[in-house]
Amino acid sequence: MEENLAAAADRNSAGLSGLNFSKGHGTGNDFVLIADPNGALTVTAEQVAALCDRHRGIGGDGLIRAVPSMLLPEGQELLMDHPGAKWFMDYRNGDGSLSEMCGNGVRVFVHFLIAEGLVDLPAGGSLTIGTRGGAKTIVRTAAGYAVDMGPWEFIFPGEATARAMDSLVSAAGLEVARPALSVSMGNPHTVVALAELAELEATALFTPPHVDPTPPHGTNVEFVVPSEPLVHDGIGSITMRVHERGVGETQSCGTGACAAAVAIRHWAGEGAPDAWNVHVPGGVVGVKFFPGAGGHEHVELSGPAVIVASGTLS
Ligand SMILES: N[C@@H](CCC[C@H](N)C(=O)O)C(=O)O
Repeated sequence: MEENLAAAADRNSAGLSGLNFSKGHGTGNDFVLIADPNGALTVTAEQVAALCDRHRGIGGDGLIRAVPSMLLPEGQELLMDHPGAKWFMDYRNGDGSLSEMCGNGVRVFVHFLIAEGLVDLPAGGSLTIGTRGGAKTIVRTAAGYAVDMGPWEFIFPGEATARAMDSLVSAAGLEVARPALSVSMGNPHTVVALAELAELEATALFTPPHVDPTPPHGTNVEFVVPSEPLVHDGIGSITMRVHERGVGETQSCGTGACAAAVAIRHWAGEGAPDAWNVHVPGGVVGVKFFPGAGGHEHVELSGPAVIVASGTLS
């Protein structure tokens, strides 16, 4: 079985020989990046999985293809309302599945576009891109990038204010199932609060946590410990580990950090801050809530983006 999978991985990546790629990460959430300015590439789910394989491929939590929006049907639709969104982030999870959104991926994608000379974005400048979760606007900051991730919403129907939980989550290492809230950031998340860092460390994420009920399209699961004190100088602070749909445990998840801040702020109640630092195994990302267009509250995600290598598939 092992041997068959290995042989399949080799066969699948072989079809892409000669392809130029870069490797990048945002707080340790790492991606294989490819530029496809003519929309000429068809990358199958098997090829994505082969490229993201950490032993037999380049290795990554996901793959990002940069393609002009006008060359994709979903991009053409998006251009009608956002004519400036010339580039589209075609994101796939490491197992080859599609996801609507990737918060760390957006920052790394824009950094890649700049590095490849496909866009010019000076510090302080802003850029709008297309994604399957809609158009996103990014500002280049001194420390990296700040992304308007758009509005958040609870996944399960019901009165928001009275809601304390909507699922139970169990995971290896946790003795009993824990209450959780499911939040959409374009993609689905289920957030579980734990009392202590020791409990977070004891949680084993090599197998997917069990979520009941599970959101309709599956979910990413965030385990979160509030800092003590929760708020310092007006900024909330939490520590998070994540099991990502289509990947497994990752060092960081941008949309997961946003969903975690949404849930913890909701649980903390009135007076909870609108600015949060989310500590993940791969670093720290910032999350802010602000009034967005159409009366909806938006979420801003900020953090670094790094390109570590570029090469050609042999
Ligand atoms: N790591 C990403 C999220 C990637 C997609 C996720 N695995 C899903 O299937 O929704 C992030 O930084 O947001």
